[in-house]
Amino acid sequence: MATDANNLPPLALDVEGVSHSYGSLKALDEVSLRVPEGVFAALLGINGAGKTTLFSLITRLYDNVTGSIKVWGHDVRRKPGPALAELGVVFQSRSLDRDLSVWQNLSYHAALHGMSRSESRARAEAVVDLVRLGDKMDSRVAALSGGQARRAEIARALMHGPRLLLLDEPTVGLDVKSRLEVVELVRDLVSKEGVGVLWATHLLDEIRPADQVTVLHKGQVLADAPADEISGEGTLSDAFLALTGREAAA
Ligand SMILES: Nc1ncnc2c1ncn2[C@@H]1O[C@H](COP(=O)(O)OP(=O)(O)OP(=O)(O)O)[C@@H](O)[C@H]1O
Repeated sequence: MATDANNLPPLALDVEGVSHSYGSLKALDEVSLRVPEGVFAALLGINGAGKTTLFSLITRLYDNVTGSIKVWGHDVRRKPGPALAELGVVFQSRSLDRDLSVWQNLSYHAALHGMSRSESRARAEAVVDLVRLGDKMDSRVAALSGGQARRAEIARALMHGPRLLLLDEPTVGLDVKSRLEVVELVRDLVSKEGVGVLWATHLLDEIRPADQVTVLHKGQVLADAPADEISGEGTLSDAFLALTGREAAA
């Protein structure tokens, strides 16, 4: 892993003091978080915490008017092109075209990123192997299982070679086996490919003790530390309930 002059790994994502309101509702309040290179970071929050809003700001669906968001050093407002080129996203709702094959979905995405057809075919073959769908390239998405379709979405997000991957509750709706497969797959990408991952979830069993965890609740960061530090002597579940319960009662 590369390091900077201060011996710190470079940041795949650097969010500083970002707020966002929908009318009078403050969905994010001065949120800051960092995802270093090659780190699996969890954004943990119950429904309505603000996870999707934060993703919408990072991906430029919404404009962040306060604070700053940098992807591999590129400010998403001032340098959206280079920032978005480094960013792969798996949204909460399914977004592959079910009537098209895996290859057609991947090549469409590659064309949007300016990749040539030969370049995209070679890359597609590499990424379907990474997500263990090597034999499904020409299958229609409608013919895939839920877990396979999710892995195909991850393949699409990887097509243009991003070094930061955002996944918004990617295992929702999957059975236990498929959930575990998707989690393992993304962890492999972190360790083997060195991508930084921000994984939004409300499922505590997807988080490991060494993972960096940002607890988001009602738009505020209540904790930002490795999971085992947040857990202390107890479980992550107890710590999470204590944090969010106190905030909810305040
Ligand atoms: N387009 C919108 N207009 C108005 N309010 C919104 C909009 N989108 C989200 N909200 C509100 O902003 C807050 C944060 O929502 P957000 O979807 O970001 O949370 P979340 O953590 O992703 O929740 P979930 O897990 O349910 O998707 C919630 O109170 C939600 O009702």
